[in-house]
Amino acid sequence: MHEPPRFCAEGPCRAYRSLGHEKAALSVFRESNAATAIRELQKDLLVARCEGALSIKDSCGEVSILSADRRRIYSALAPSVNGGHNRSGDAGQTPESRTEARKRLLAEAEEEFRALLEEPAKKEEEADHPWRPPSSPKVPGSVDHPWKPPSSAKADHPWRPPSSPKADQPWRPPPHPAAQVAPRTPPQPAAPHTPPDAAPVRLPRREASRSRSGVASLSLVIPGRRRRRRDEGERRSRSRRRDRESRNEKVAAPSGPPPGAFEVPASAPSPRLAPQISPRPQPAEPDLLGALAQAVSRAVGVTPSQPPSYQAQAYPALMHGMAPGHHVHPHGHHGYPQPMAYPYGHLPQAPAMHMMGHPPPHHMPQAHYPAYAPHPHFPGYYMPVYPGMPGHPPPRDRRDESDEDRRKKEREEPPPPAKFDDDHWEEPRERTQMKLLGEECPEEFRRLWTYPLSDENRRSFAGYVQRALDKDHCRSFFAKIRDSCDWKQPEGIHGQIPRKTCWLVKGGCRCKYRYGGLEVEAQEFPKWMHELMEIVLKPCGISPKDWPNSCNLNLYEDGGMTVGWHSDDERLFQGKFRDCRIISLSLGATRKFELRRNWPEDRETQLQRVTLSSGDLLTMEGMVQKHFQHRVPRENVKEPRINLTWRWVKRHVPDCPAGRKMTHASR
Ligand SMILES: O=C(O)CCC(=O)C(=O)O
Ligand SMILES: [Fe+2]
Repeated sequence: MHEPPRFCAEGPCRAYRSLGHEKAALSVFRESNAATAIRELQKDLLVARCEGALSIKDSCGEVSILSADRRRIYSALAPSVNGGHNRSGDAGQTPESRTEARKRLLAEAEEEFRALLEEPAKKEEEADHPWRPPSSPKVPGSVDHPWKPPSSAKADHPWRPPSSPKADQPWRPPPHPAAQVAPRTPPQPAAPHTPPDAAPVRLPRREASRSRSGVASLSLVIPGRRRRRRDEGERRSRSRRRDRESRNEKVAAPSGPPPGAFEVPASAPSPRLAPQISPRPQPAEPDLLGALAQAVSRAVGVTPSQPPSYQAQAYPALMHGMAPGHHVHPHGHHGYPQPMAYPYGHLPQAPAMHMMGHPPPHHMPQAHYPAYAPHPHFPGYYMPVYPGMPGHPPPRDRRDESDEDRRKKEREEPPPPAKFDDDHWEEPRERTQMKLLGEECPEEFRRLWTYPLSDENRRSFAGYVQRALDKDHCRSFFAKIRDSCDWKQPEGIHGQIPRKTCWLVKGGCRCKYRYGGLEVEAQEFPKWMHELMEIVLKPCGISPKDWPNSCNLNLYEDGGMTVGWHSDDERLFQGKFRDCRIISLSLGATRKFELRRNWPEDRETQLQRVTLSSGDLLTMEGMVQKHFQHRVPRENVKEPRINLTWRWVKRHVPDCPAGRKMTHASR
């Protein structure tokens, strides 16, 4: 039997290189402590300056380190699953438990790939703002919190949801206390948040949460964008060189295990990171590979009009305007190198690609991010597709979908995110020090506040102040806003949106508001905005220096105009990753506003309904944008309504001057 070369001493980076691509770190491990293995690998990948790495541990106890380079995610995934399929780790499992395990692995992989594209790169933020002190206070609940060790014992008592008002009875505000506006007192400083201790290598909490589940472990490393750009040229040329070398190697490739495949005898104590690769990958199992391919495609946002084939003939037409069947040039195309020779002989891609079918729609909310689509000519490679390019899928937003689309998407709901611990979706408020506006506001306004939604478990809250603006002001501001705003009714992916809209920002900001495939140009705050904020933000206890820097306005001309289920989870506001405040004021007609949980648990009420009348204030605070969706449904109402939602842009688009000027405090 072929004795595979051993690898112990030189460190795993060496192994990646010997596999032909230091960034395509494909290795399969049999490790007693997978979490440790992953952490070690993460460090090594960081040291090796790999761009990002994903690792998956499946329930059979195998860990696959997948390509750091997303173009190779697919080809890395397939053989790792394929290779792991027939190994001894599997032997004790019944076909059912294996199927179950794979299903879970699939779900986990899908979630993680999606999250990879959605999660803000912490390192990127740091690289872009090198002046930022490392010990800076952070918004509580941000992703930057260090990983907490999982609680080992499974909770014996399943979490019971907090009691909430009945779903079908709209929540009614309590009797309105005479709301005179008292003299303003300076707002209380927010409770200081203790920054986490600096760890030598920070791993996102995600990794831990996966390990916690004991099913699949994934982790990622995303370095700074700048460094990435700087290294790009260098990397390309290295990769081309390697490609050439590996092509030459392939000609003489033996049928045994590839160079760089390592076997650790089952009885021998496992070296710290002893990768081993199935010496002879078995033929692909089409259903599993197909499903995985679909998960990956879904995660990277591929929405092909027809299933791409091994020859990838569907894509030239889509992306380069070539006819299907166009001949692929043997030496690559537009600077994309030929795919690296696959060192293990058989490349089990074709069946998986055929099984891919039509991947479900794309889930990436940041419309300005590239999506990744299979490269037109190189199976297994992905290429970025930027907005405006053919093949770029619209981001996920339900605001303006038809009922049929909505039903379809509902069937394809993404799996829930990892919980903070067994009992909590999010880190509890007592620990994060998060304060609600209704708690933080000056004493004299506190009695005005009620919280129709208070989900401590999800750290999600909706606050309400009845008639924060009196009738006369409501009338005058309604007329002023209706007549002076440059209202747009842009075309979304489903045609013209069923309302008029306007996106106003503080001077100096040029961030467009992009959602649901549409884009609204920024207009500077008009004069009336300051007058209005002065009045309305008083009960919130927000002083002018901390005022929101943006406001989205909607004009519903009658009850037929609506906004569909959505969350305001755009990258600008970071509402999926940290506590986020949105303050909304209603003017004109009374309309219903509904909130629903994304992942309701047993006995949890799905719907929370609030009736909003002219002058009412509604807030969404904490992690509402991650765990809830909201909408203004169609109603039999003749009068128009204007709604203003104030928000804080936390992450300006790269070319926005306001982003560069952002002070530490405003983050
Ligand atoms: O009109 C409303 O009350 C809600 C508006 C909204 O959700 C939005 O602008 O994102
Ligand atoms: Fe919204």
